[in-house]
Amino acid sequence: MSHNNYQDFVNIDEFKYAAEKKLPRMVYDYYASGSFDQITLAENQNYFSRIKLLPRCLIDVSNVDMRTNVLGIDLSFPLMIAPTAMQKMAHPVGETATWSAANELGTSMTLSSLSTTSIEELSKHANGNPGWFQLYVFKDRAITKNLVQRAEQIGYKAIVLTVDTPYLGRREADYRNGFRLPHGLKLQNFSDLPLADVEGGLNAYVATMIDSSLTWKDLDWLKSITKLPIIVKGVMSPRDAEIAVTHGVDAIIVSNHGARQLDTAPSTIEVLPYIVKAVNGRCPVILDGGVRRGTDILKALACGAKAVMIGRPVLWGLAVGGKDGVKRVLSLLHDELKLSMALAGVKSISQINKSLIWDPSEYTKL
Ligand SMILES: Cc1cc2nc3c(=O)[nH]c(=O)nc-3n(C[C@H](O)[C@H](O)[C@H](O)COP(=O)(O)O)c2cc1C
Ligand SMILES: CCCCC(=O)C(=O)O
Repeated sequence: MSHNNYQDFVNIDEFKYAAEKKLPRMVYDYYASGSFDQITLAENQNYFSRIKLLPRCLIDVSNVDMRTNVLGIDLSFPLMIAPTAMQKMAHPVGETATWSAANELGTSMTLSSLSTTSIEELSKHANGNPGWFQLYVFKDRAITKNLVQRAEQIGYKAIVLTVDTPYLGRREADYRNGFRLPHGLKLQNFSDLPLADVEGGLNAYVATMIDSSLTWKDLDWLKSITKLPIIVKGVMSPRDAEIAVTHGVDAIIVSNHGARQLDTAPSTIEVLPYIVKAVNGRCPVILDGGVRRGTDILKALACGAKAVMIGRPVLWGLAVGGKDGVKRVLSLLHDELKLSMALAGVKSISQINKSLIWDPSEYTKL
């Protein structure tokens, strides 16, 4: 067996470069791209780097406890795996490898509706503890209902309703490459239905199958067909956060879909504090988009997030080393967060708050 040097990688970027070398161009571009000019894609990371962390000193940080809990799920540290479609393009084991890595690191994943491993197969692999299920609402409500009820019956713990995809954002590389699901792979939740193939590309698929007429009323419909907690994913406006809470959602994921939908939307970390303020403790707020460092996780928590999710870094880990690659990605972020908390002077998640973020206006009157 050839030597896999990814165990020596020291950061997430190295995984990205290695994945780019290894994956077919069409697959890498699909995973990596943002929409249009990719302004938001850059901003998701850049805004994190503009936020400054203010360390406190002479605090006993010989023990740092990163454990937390989100909607009843225990996490060894406040990071979860975001739903990403079609993981078998990255590695033949796909979604089950991702689940195993998450499980071994004490965290949890959300399975995409558009997965290359079925709801049932993942749950079987996960001994009935598969995590959360991400829902796209199909125009055909019988199909949608079927997905939700299968997920509920077989042990998923929440429905993550994605609300930012009435149509697919335009990712230009996918047009150039004629992106499609490679031969031999299927969207396994739809087994033999025509729905299982993405022959004509993803944009056409979404335009034909996904319900672009979805409104808040449909959230009430979703609540009527399942007892599972409902998490809305893709909220960016504080106004929408307010509406979501009014509709009784169990959590909100602040997300711009990894900058793959509306380009020039703000970064997620920029809007997070305003959403946290609007929600005012009425439900947990999770953030995803551009998290690549332990310090990013610390900043998101300092701005009021309960946890963060990562999308692409997991795909890079999967591409480079399957389950072990994903484990290495997760443990890098785990160790970075632990060190960053210690250096900032916090020893538990509950001690993280906005005083960690440098804001000179707080000190001008001192
Ligand atoms: C290749 C890819 C596929 C994705 N597929 C889905 C999906 O099926 N459902 C969904 O709700 N979000 C999907 N997302 C969005 C992610 O859940 C998440 O919001 C985003 O990747 C977070 O940003 P990050 O990649 O910078 O960590 C996808 C993102 C990527 C990059
Ligand atoms: C219906 C969307 C397909 C997967 C996805 O979410 C993405 O490519 O960003």
